Amino acid sequence: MASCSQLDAVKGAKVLMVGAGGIGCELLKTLALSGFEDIHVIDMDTIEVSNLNRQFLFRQSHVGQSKAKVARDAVLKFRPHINITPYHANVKSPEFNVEFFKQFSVVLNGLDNLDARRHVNRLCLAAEVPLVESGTTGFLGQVTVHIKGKTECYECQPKPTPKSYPVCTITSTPSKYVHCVVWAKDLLFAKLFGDRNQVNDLNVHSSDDGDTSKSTEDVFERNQNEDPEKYGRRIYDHVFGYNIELALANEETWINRKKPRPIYMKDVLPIESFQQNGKLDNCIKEDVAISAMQVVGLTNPQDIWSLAENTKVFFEALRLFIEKREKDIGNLTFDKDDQLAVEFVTAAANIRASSFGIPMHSLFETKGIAGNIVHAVATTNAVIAGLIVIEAVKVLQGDFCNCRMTYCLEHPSRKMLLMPVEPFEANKSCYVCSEKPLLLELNTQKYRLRDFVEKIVRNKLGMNLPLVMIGANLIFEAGDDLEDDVAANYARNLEKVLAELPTPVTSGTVLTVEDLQQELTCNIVIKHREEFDEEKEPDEMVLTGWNAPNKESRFTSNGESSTHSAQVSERTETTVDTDTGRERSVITGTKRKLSEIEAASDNSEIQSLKPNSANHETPQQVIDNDDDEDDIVMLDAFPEAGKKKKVEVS
Ligand SMILES: Nc1ncnc2c1ncn2[C@@H]1O[C@H](COP(=O)(O)OP(=O)(O)OP(=O)(O)O)[C@@H](O)[C@H]1O
Ligand SMILES: [Zn+2]
Repeated sequence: MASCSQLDAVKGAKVLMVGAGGIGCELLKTLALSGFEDIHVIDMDTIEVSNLNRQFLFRQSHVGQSKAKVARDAVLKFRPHINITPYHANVKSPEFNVEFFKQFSVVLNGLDNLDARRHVNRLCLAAEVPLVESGTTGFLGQVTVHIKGKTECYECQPKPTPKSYPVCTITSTPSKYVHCVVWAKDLLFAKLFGDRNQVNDLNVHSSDDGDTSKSTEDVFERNQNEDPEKYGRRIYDHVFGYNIELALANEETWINRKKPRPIYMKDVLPIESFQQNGKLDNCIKEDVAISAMQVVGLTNPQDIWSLAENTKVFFEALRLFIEKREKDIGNLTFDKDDQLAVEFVTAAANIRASSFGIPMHSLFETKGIAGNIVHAVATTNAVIAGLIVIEAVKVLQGDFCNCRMTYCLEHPSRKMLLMPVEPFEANKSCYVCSEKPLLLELNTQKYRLRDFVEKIVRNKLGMNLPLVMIGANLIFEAGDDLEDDVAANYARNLEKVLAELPTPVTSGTVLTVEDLQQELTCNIVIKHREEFDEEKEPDEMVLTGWNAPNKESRFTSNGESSTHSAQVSERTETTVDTDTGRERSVITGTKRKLSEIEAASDNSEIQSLKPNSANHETPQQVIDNDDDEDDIVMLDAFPEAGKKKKVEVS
């Protein structure tokens, strides 16, 4: 039962919800039923069929409509007297500036990506509005509270880089199914259907490989009018047969490893049986999604196909791309919602797995691995939405010392499913909420301003509308409304290396980058360096100065995840699931008794979340007592993923 002061705080509040997806639908409903009367909702998406199983405010008839608007209408049906203002827009749009954020008492995030979260964090800091951040991944989830001057900001903890594998593991010595999926998706699929100009490590030659790179490249080119069947055989035999034989020739590689087996199509599907494989035109109706599985008569995506079935699917998928989607070839990147792409990748990954003696997997499982999908659990979203509202009410009452970051664990640990933890203090070297400068080592004679703006300012620092200054000289500014001569001047600067800019950058120069929308300014001290380690520093630059906070800090662990994308802090240990290759992290916070937390949270709603008070384990102990991988947070990749040289899971 809510107290009068809680009800007053709720009634008088104006809240902004960002994201009306899995968490957002639950959150809007819970806010409305908890007495909130002025709610603004931003979501840039329209409703898809795949949302309907858990985003319960939406129905089949809403598919294609704005999530924010439909969510509003659905909630007004049972709370007609409240105000809900929907925005079908990207939260990064300039209209949502600091002034816009300032009108709210609290901001509640139900987002699914790092980029938007970082942006909202910065606007909340600039507008001095508390932020309640959330995320779920399957059964796991958490809610964290970020209040300027009181707790850490969302970006005080470094976010993990995506999992990457050594190129040679993917190209030559896979030992897990995920390696085969990465090979099929990032190398073979990309080579056959993606941008031809992209660097691709598909062909790794053994030392005695007499093939010239020219002739190797030609293998993947389809000759003019070449029969798709002949082309398919050629590709199949090259990548699963010939390339494996080449790899076997390098005997040293296999001294301590199981040797792979070359697979040629004729051994799996004799030509006669292959030709009886059904005629494409008889099997595909124009109005049905193009599917190779369908052509070969496979119906259950959860079945594990035999080598022969995978071979048929591989071949049919390739043929369908050529015959039905020729215009896409050369522009495709893997998309987990592209059925034919998933079928091709599943078949190719399985054939490679079979060659290397690795257990094969179903299409359903492969789709999950390739698309880094963790299936959403509606109940987790509902629990997390409830916790967001609990924290929001505390924030609105000014009851900051009782705010908690709460982790939803996969299985109850000693009867505790939810683990409340005190928020951390701000990281004194966070470039977002402190003024600490960053240090950037690069070759000023080689590094272009364009790379600095794109790779460092936008990608690494997450700025949306940046400007770059050297002292008082403006050398670049983003925006559509620039005068022609100014825009031309910036365009010229972008192509110059840093040392040749009108104000040359040398060792010791301080570059100031600023985002006017986010009201974030950051100083970057440049250190000129000639050499970089190709393996360890493939980006040819090192950005430092943003240190993780001291582990002895008063506060304990933090993890961050999203619906479908989780990240962890420095206080979590990251491991990789041996089957799926997805990263997981285990919370390993500074030890602190739960009783301490309990004492601090007397008379607060957190009482209902408290573990059995007889237990005085630290969060660390609670986790250690679990006998398997229960308490994990799964990680997803980030937009930066594709930019690295190493092959990565994304
Ligand atoms: N920059 C952004 N601006 C506005 N809304 C955003 C932004 N980024 C993400 N969102 C919204 O956040 C919501 C996140 O919800 P959720 O994680 O359930 O994803 P989904 O897209 O609905 O589901 P799925 O990813 O499983 O298809 C989405 O509705 C998405 O449109
Ligand atoms: Zn910070």
